[in-house]
Amino acid sequence: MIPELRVENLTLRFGGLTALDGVSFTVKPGALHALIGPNGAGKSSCFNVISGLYRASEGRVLLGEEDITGLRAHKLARLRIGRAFQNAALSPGSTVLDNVMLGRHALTSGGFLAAGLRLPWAMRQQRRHAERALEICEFLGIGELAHTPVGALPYGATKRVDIARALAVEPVLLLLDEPAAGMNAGETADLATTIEDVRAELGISILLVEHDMGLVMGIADRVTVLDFGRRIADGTPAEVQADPEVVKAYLGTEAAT
Ligand SMILES: Nc1ncnc2c1ncn2[C@@H]1O[C@H](COP(=O)(O)OP(=O)(O)OP(=O)(O)O)[C@@H](O)[C@H]1O
Repeated sequence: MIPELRVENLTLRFGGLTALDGVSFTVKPGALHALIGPNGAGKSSCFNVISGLYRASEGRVLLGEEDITGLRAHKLARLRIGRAFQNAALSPGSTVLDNVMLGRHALTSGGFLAAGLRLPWAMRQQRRHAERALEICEFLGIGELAHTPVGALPYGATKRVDIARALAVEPVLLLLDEPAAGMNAGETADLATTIEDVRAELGISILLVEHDMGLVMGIADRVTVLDFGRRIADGTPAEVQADPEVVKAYLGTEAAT
């Protein structure tokens, strides 16, 4: 069963600056939920609190009944939360497949030491994981690149490797932080289709943090909008787009840039 993600009253302060100010929203099971907002709105801060990188000053994050506030990466992976970061920390000298396999650590019993010792059961398990990792790569359209070093890939493909690595934990919840950042219009459109495919195929919940309103409006079921660390709107894409405060927040930044 896919649990819901509840973000309750999150506040995050950096010294005198309040990056998040009592933010709450719920990602329903199986929903494609977008968190958007202009530059500096607090999207990445919120992503980083949910994914355990930042410690919230107040508030909590629940996955189903489980309090996951501040949990470290390996615990989140065991709870089947997959995360893809804005600046993917991939290992450039390793192949695509090896990078995706790293995402499967959480699912490996006995660890990679046993595999290193070439114990038969560990070798079998390793083979099964590699097969699944390759399937995930194929699903994301990077199957043919599986044995290519990540450092040799074009930018758009590295983003896909990071998403593949997040999917390697067999997540119930996938967290994507600005996956389209730095992409051109064609790559962004392809990525939108891929995200929709992931949701349709796996039936998991996806929290998509994104600056680009255009990208999320076509694919999200629900949208939460932040501005200056506060939640200013939460609703369907149509509701949010028609919200005067949202229009003002976006136009305000565009006028300022
Ligand atoms: N590690 C940090 N230390 C101090 N201030 C920070 C830190 N991270 C973010 N901030 C500040 O918190 C506020 C929210 O930033 P955040 O990066 O979360 O916004 P964002 O909505 O993700 O913006 P963008 O679309 O530009 O990535 C900003 O004023 C930012 O300068």
